[in-house]
Amino acid sequence: MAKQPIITVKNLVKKYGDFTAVNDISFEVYEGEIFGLLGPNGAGKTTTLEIIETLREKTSGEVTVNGFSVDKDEDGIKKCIGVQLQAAGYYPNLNLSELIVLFSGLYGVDKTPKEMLEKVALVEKAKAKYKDLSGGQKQRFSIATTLINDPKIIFLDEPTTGLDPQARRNLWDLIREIRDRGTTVVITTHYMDEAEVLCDRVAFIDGGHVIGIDTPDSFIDNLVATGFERKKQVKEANLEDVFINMTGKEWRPE
Ligand SMILES: Nc1ncnc2c1ncn2[C@@H]1O[C@H](COP(=O)(O)OP(=O)(O)OP(=O)(O)O)[C@@H](O)[C@H]1O
Repeated sequence: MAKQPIITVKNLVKKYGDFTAVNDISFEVYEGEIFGLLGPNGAGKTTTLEIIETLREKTSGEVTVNGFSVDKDEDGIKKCIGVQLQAAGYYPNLNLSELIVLFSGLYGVDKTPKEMLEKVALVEKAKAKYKDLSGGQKQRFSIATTLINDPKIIFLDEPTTGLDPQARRNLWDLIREIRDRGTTVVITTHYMDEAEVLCDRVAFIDGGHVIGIDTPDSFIDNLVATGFERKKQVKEANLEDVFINMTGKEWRPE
């Protein structure tokens, strides 16, 4: 079956004063995939993401999300996407259950804390405050909040930054489960290992330009076909494998 674009970005430009942060970017995200925006710090990933989420004004270009244009139907877009809040949005005196009730009310949906916390394996933390969670738990809770309005697309901006290897792998599994249940996932990262195992397709962004879009496998195969070889013989395992092997890959009660 032909892949259906659910997000279309065409000739997107964003200027901050004289500085062009996003310089004529075009790409499509297909329904049901995990799409990665990859690039170094300052490449323009967050700016691009926030324009698609209708959180930032673009300078020019066209952006369509689930058939809605960012110029004409911000509300239509807001209803079908899930966005992570900044940590400051999690009122410090409320526990996770109370936060889910609050967000459900804001979205006008009827979700129980149990059903949302179950999706991210945090039921046992229902009475905990956000600030008392570990880094991995904070990310999982934040992902739960993106799912409250049953969005068609969720946006995750560097979701695994600062997490330990178990928590990262655990979050990758969670993101794949969300994709497998039919939600499109757009993620930014500068971890190439993460993009390689997690993303169905990736776009490399550098200096405000898209410099390539493909599946991780195709990118690697095409590079190898040019005769590229890694300088050093790669070992069969790396230090992270050693660590995971010694400590186990189950999540810890964090
Ligand atoms: N509000 C702003 N005003 C001026 N310049 C900005 C603003 N927001 C971002 N920039 C600049 O635009 C460029 C792109 O920033 P952006 O945050 O989109 O990059 P990024 O790829 O997400 O980087 P990172 O990985 O560090 O988050 C950077 O040079 C940044 O300094």
